[in-house]
Amino acid sequence: MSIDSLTALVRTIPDFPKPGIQFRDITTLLADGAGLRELVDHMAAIARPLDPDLIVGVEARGFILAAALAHALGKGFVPVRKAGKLPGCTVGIDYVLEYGADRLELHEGQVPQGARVVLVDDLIATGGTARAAAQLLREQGASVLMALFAVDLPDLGGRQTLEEDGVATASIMAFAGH
Ligand SMILES: O=P(O)(O)OC[C@H]1O[C@H](OP(=O)(O)OP(=O)(O)O)[C@H](O)[C@@H]1O
Ligand SMILES: Nc1ncnc2[nH]cnc12
Repeated sequence: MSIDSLTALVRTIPDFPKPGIQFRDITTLLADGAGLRELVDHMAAIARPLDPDLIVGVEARGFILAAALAHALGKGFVPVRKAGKLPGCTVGIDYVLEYGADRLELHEGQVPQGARVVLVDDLIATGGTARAAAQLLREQGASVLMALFAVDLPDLGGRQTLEEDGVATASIMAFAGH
């Protein structure tokens, strides 16, 4: 399956969750068995040579692809969650989103000092979420080998911001506009 065919499986819903946002909905791709496999295969081909210790995924949509990737590579999966969801002792960071503000948390000690991690999310828009997650991981002493996304919205500049922070990035698909 070509990247164009994969991209065609992503549905665009205008004005969700608020006017002016073109919501790139990956649930249509996830529901397609061949598409899901192809997407995870592409992500695995990028992440495998980096030989990460752990795959870290961001709530909620990031969990789906991060867990699939971790399984494909035979590595562990660690969740970064929105505030108040993790039951154990947490470390956290506040961040700003394209349409709101939030806080990300990680179970203390779950990403060991010196761990080599690949950070995964379904989509990068402004990059606020991924930047915050990468900063949180670095504060734990982890090395963020790459931030890997299924979808990039390049016009919002998120990947560029991450790269300026010294975080390598990759994405499988890209959509122009918001
Ligand atoms: O690059 P940014 O501007 O930070 O936006 C990207 C983030 O926004 C979406 O998550 P959202 O916070 O909507 O949460 P969800 O995955 O729980 O739906 C998406 O899954 C990314 O995590
Ligand atoms: N345009 C968009 N589509 C889907 N998820 C998003 N998260 C932030 N911006 C988004």
